[in-house]
Amino acid sequence: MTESYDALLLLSFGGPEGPDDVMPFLRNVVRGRGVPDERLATVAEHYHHFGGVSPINGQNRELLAAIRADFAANGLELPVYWGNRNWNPYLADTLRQMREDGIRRTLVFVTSAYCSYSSCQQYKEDLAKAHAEIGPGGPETVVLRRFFNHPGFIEPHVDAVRGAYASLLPARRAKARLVFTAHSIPSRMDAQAGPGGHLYSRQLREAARLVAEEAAPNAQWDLVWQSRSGPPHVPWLEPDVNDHLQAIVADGVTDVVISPIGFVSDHLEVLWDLDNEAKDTAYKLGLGFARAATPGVDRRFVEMVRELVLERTSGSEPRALGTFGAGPDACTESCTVALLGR
Ligand SMILES: CC1=C(CCC(=O)O)c2cc3nc(cc4[nH]c(cc5[nH]c(cc1n2)c(C)c5CCC(=O)O)c(CCC(=O)O)c4C)C(CCC(=O)O)=C3C
Ligand SMILES: [Fe+2]
Repeated sequence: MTESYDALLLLSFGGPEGPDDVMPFLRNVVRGRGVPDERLATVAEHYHHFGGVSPINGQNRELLAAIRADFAANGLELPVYWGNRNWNPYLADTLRQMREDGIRRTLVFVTSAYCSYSSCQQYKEDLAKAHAEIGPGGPETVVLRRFFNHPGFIEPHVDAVRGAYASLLPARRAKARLVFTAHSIPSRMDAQAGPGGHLYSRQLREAARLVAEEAAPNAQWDLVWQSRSGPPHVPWLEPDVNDHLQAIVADGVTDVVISPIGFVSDHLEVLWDLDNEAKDTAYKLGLGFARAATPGVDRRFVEMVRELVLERTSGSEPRALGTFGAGPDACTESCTVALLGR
């Protein structure tokens, strides 16, 4: 089956680009979500630590440039646009621009590999809201499939884990524990993710397994969570990475490799919650620590975007590693129910 599109839209989270942007950005993120002010103040400090500038926009600009270059080098004549959920360039402004440029139908690459309300369904709602905001005539938007088990996502993580192992003291490498981390979400959101539920944590475990088996087949590995938000009485996925580091030290582990398998690039959660907080925890525990890189603009990750487009436009064979198969185009309607009762 082939379909015809006249653009690709890179859809991402967005982040502040200076100190004055931080609070308005955070209010955009948590609108109507019951995140306590205390938590916001803490996260604002994390951003201020980096001059109020999130790394995410720069990373998306690089990704945008890399995708354009890759398309051009491979004769794919498709203009590439960029819009965000929470900050400039806002999705609605991008859709308006696309309408002005005469774009009728666009594919959408969301910078998030897994199924859950926050990482998939909410982006679809953002598209619907942006369309409602700009009125009729905007481009029809079709979201590309989840890519957590695509070789273009897994292979860069594999190399990164190998690289992180290589940075540990040679005598201690063999026994280092491999710890994968992903953004925690409310347990209820995970329970309601995808057909059958828990698709977010199941996809993460599958991606972690694929990376572990390839990069460190003899290592013991765990999947844990980071960057918890929300009110304290609401259960989120656990254990937290910092608690987990304590637990493995009590178990006699001397070194850890942390792979942020839940992330496509070095977001603030990676730079602050891992390179700062978790690293600090490891230091205090006397634990050797190495953080593996994220895909960023790895050539294979960029080529994956082109592959996902070609699956739709040329009917080329979808690629996927492991047992889950090439995912559904989106997580299906069932992630919508996570909206209720959060
Ligand atoms: C699953 C998931 C991803 C991965 C998928 C994806 O990549 O999309 C993700 C990504 C990101 N989350 C980000 C930032 C924030 N997330 C927050 C809050 C929340 N995240 C949640 C989940 C996720 N978030 C949830 C359930 C909340 C609670 C509020 C709500 O239900 O919406 C808050 C509010 C303050 C706080 O409490 O932390 C901030 C500032 C940034 C930008 C970082 C940068 O600037 O580099 C990125 C890429
Ligand atoms: Fe988040």
